[in-house]
Amino acid sequence: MSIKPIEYRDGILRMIDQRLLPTEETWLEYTDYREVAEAIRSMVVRGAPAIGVAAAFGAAFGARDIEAENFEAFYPEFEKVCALLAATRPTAVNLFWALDRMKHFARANAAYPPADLKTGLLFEAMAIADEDDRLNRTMGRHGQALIPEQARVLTHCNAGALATGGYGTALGVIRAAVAAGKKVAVYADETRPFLQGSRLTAWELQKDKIPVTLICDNMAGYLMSKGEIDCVIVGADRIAANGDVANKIGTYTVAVLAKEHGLPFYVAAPLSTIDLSIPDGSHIPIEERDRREVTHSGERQLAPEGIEVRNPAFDVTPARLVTAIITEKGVVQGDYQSGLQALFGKGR
Ligand SMILES: CSC[C@H]1O[C@H](OP(=O)(O)O)[C@H](O)[C@@H]1O
Repeated sequence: MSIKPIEYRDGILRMIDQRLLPTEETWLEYTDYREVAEAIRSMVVRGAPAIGVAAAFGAAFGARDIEAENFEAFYPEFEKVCALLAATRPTAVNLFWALDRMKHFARANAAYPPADLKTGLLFEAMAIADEDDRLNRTMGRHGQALIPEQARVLTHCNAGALATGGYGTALGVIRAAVAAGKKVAVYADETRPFLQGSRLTAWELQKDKIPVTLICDNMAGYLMSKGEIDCVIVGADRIAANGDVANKIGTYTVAVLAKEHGLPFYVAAPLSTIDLSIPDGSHIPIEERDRREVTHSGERQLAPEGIEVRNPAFDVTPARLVTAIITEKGVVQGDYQSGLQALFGKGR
């Protein structure tokens, strides 16, 4: 199945409203960069690679609307467009990677008239979207080699088609393992408070007819203790140079449980999620989201008025708890510092 959550055609960006899944499949249309920014901020579109793709198209839309006779007049305005998109969510480095790539493209083609540059920026956004899908399929092939012939795989949050250009990172590895003929059953953490697992992962895998069992986040340890899980695979929002991994809140808890039970804990992420500019996970900004995500389920209030709330949307799993990092350039294990660095030497 691998649904494409983002589609561009004839000047219009269409994104499925992931806030309404699984009960409503509603597609929203965008033509303005400020609207795309709000879609990222409000999680109409979410998932590190998908956020990068959306931001790239947002930047292209913003560029289209800049009135400038030359590059000197164009580029400062384009930087403002990218800054507004960059301010939407702080943790997923793919957002900044995509915007940096769009700004690099503009500078590298400064000699072209603004009208031609704007067209080129749109094509660059389309290239980022197409590459993401291809990279994830390659990543899936690398990662599936780690999955046993028969495997009960726990995953957290949604690192699937909905979080990417259409195939998935963690779920891309699972799709590739199934395609390789392996017997894979997935246990999906519901992933409170935004419920990406119950609303998105369960929906995706059910559509793909991949066996999936939904569990509450607090059930993972029990199932591991009963020997019902063989391995864990998750996505990532930012990986530091030493292999520390920022991912959806609750991932660190699952990693500790996996270690306790001697289970492999795999992370699947493209090179655009690896941030070699930061030495370790302590430098990764962690987004704190609206308290209402915790105190309410839709309109239903789940907690007393005025209660104190914390809502960090991500946590950091230290590299020592990560068995392997799966990328489109191969699998890194053990010495992440040099292993991750070496990936970039292989070119994109
Ligand atoms: C393939 S990256 C998916 C990654 O993004 C999710 O965060 P959010 O839903 O808040 O954008 C989560 O951390 C997933 O692992």
